[in-house]
Amino acid sequence: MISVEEALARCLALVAPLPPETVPLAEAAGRWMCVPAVATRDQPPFAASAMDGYAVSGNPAPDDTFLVIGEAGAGHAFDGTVGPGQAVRIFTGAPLPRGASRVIIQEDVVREGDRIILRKGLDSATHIRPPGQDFRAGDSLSPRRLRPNDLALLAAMNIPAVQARRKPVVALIATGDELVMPGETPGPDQIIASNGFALKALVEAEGGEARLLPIARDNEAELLTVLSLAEGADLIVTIGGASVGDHDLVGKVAGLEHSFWKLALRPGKPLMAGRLNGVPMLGLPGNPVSAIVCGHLFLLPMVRAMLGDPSPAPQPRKGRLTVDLPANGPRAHYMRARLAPDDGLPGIAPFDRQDSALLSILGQADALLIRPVDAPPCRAGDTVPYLPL
Ligand SMILES: Nc1nc2c(c(=O)[nH]1)N[C@H]1C(S)=C(S)[C@@H](COP(=O)(O)OP(=O)(O)OC[C@H]3O[C@@H](n4cnc5c(N)ncnc54)[C@H](O)[C@@H]3O)O[C@H]1N2
Ligand code: MOO
Repeated sequence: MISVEEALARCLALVAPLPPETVPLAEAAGRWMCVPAVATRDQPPFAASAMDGYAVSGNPAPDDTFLVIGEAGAGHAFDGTVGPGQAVRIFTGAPLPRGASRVIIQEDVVREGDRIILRKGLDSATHIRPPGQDFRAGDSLSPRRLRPNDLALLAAMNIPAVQARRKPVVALIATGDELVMPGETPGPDQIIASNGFALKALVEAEGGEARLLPIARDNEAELLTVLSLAEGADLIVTIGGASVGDHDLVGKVAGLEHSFWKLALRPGKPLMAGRLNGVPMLGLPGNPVSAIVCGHLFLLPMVRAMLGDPSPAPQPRKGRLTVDLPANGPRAHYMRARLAPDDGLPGIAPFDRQDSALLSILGQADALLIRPVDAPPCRAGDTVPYLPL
């Protein structure tokens, strides 16, 4: 059996960044911008007032008096020059009038008709934002997954649309005679298909587009029919039917070229990956926790790689074990665990029950505690790697 690291490398070798498309800014949140965005203007484009007050020239002192000769507002420059003894009423964001060297905030001024007198103790700040203080024409924003804050910066740069990787379309196919959809009435030997819902949400939260296809029954004809509905997908993901049972048909389906089948992982041993008629394919195990853990470990990195993420692999963090653990066996164990915040490293403890059918435990978990292959026993207080969930 290959290692988790080898399996991930082979999964990533099946996919490549998708071509870019033009995305309007209003639809670009969460998209992967793949070409640097370059500002075409300075921000602010002119020296601007940072406060509401009076623009004056020189270096005024308390009790100085000025004649107010006009007004400057945001979007409305004062068309003149401020000379000695003169002031222009000015508001936040307005262009600084020619000749002005400072803005006196209105709290530091007594206004009497068209005159102002400066109060004692006035502050010494200029309250002027110089041109290009935020960014200059030619400054660029590097490729990244766009967060809301990035969108405001791009808008300020006067960039109405970005080049972003097309969203990968992921077809999700649950397999099994025992499955019905939530809300349906299961027969006495049936259960509800659950895994696809978590996987769909994971893919979408990562920026992909997930299509939950109809459940494929355990016969080759029906599996092929449902697989044909995945046409146009960038990645086909099957759930279940990956193991060695007589009804586990996914690995034998016509057109599948295996990259690997089985890896030294718990949960998730029967995971397979390859190409189905040329399309990247991931065959997840059916046990709910196995399917979802493999979703985190392999499906999401593949989605990220198609979106152009240069570091698509999961990034383990460090926690402080709060219980003793026995030695691990020949499969890397990704244990469902709970984190406890601390001043330093968070505390981490695995749940006692680690059966890969237990969605109720997965629901309480906020981390996967990573126990490497053949890891020796560890003690409470040891530093251990984990992945947040
Ligand atoms: N003799 C062996 N038996 C098994 C082995 C093995 O090595 N030798 N591996 C076990 C491991 S590990 C896993 S994991 C499972 C995976 O098997 P499959 O991928 O073939 O999954 P199924 O048999 O189809 O289903 C397993 C389990 O999960 C339920 N299931 C399936 N799909 C869904 C779904 N969409 N939503 C909710 N639950 C689902 C299914 O009803 C079964 O209970 O094989 C072990 N066996
Ligand atoms: O290792 Mo299987 O993946 O759940 O139990």
